[in-house]
Amino acid sequence: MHNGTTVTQFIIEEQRHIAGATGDFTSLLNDIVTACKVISNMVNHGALVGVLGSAGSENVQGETQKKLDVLANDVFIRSNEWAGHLAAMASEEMDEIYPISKQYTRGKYLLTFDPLDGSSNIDVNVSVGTIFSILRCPGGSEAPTERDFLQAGTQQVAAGYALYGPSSMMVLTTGNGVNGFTLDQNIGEFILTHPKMEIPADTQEFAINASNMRFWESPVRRYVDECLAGKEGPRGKDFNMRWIASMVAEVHRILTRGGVFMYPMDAKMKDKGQGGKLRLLYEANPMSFIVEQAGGGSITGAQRIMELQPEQLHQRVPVILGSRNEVERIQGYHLEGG
Ligand SMILES: O=P(O)(O)OC[C@H]1O[C@](O)(COP(=O)(O)O)[C@@H](O)[C@@H]1O
Ligand SMILES: [Mg+2]
Ligand SMILES: [Mg+2]
Repeated sequence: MHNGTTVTQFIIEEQRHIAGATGDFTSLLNDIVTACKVISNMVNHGALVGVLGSAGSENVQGETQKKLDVLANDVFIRSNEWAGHLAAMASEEMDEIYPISKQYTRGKYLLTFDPLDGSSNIDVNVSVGTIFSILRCPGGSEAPTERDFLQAGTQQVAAGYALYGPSSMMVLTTGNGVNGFTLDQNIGEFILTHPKMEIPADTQEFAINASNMRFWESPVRRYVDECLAGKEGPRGKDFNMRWIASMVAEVHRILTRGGVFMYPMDAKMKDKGQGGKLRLLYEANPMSFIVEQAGGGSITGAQRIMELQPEQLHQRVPVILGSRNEVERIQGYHLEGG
């Protein structure tokens, strides 16, 4: 592919090699790309267009919604509901699934998304993003149900994220490797700048919210202690630490230079009967698909995330992902019991 390839041209070229491809998928991705461009523009203008601050409402997870959570959700709905490729959508910011209204044609795909990831960073101008995943609608498009969305990560047709940082980027997989595109604000197109992204198998950088340390389970505690022990410790090398509190930005750093990101299960969540912090359908599964396609690993602790059978729409799971050898080490600690 020559430089200057737009994300749409890239997908069209990819689809050319798929027997029976109808163009539906390409057009759906195009609508998602448009939604991310609109959100990128809103994020970039921030206070200038009054999109900072709280929306004064709560989502199904009991989190206070930011104005941009709600606005980005609306942009995704409006951009994707009319073109006839979707049967229904599901989002972090909507309690129930959103079946495409009968005034439009319903299509064969399902779209799950986190319209604004890293919400706690919006008002402090730190990178945020959007995460999405595309599935086929098993029950047909006539009467989509929540059950149609409860598919293992291995069933994803495509997954991606947009990162609204110093530059806006889109990173995408359709199961054929991972490619990154940068938004050229002048022409309003995402251009291929990071072809065939791959995660180094080894790393000396980990990311975890250390303020939860006293609640961690022993395998994670052991792993972080060994990293912090550095050269003098059992790992025989020094580790660096990062925590941006935007999953999209952490995963992008890992795709770019390696690393391991952890939002593990802990005692505090267990006491609350919570399965983790991050959501399986629109955070953990799409990011796991991307990370695995880039040669990395993604686990809950002992289990591969992509093989989990979802039970609820907003189900939360522990997430440990990144450089393969590091993730395998942490999985080993969990299988040993810490
Ligand atoms: O506030 P904490 O505990 O550091 O958690 C940060 C994590 O929560 C999230 O912000 C959750 O996502 P949302 O912002 O979409 O709710 C992740 O992006 C991030 O990794
Ligand atoms: Mg999120
Ligand atoms: Mg969010």
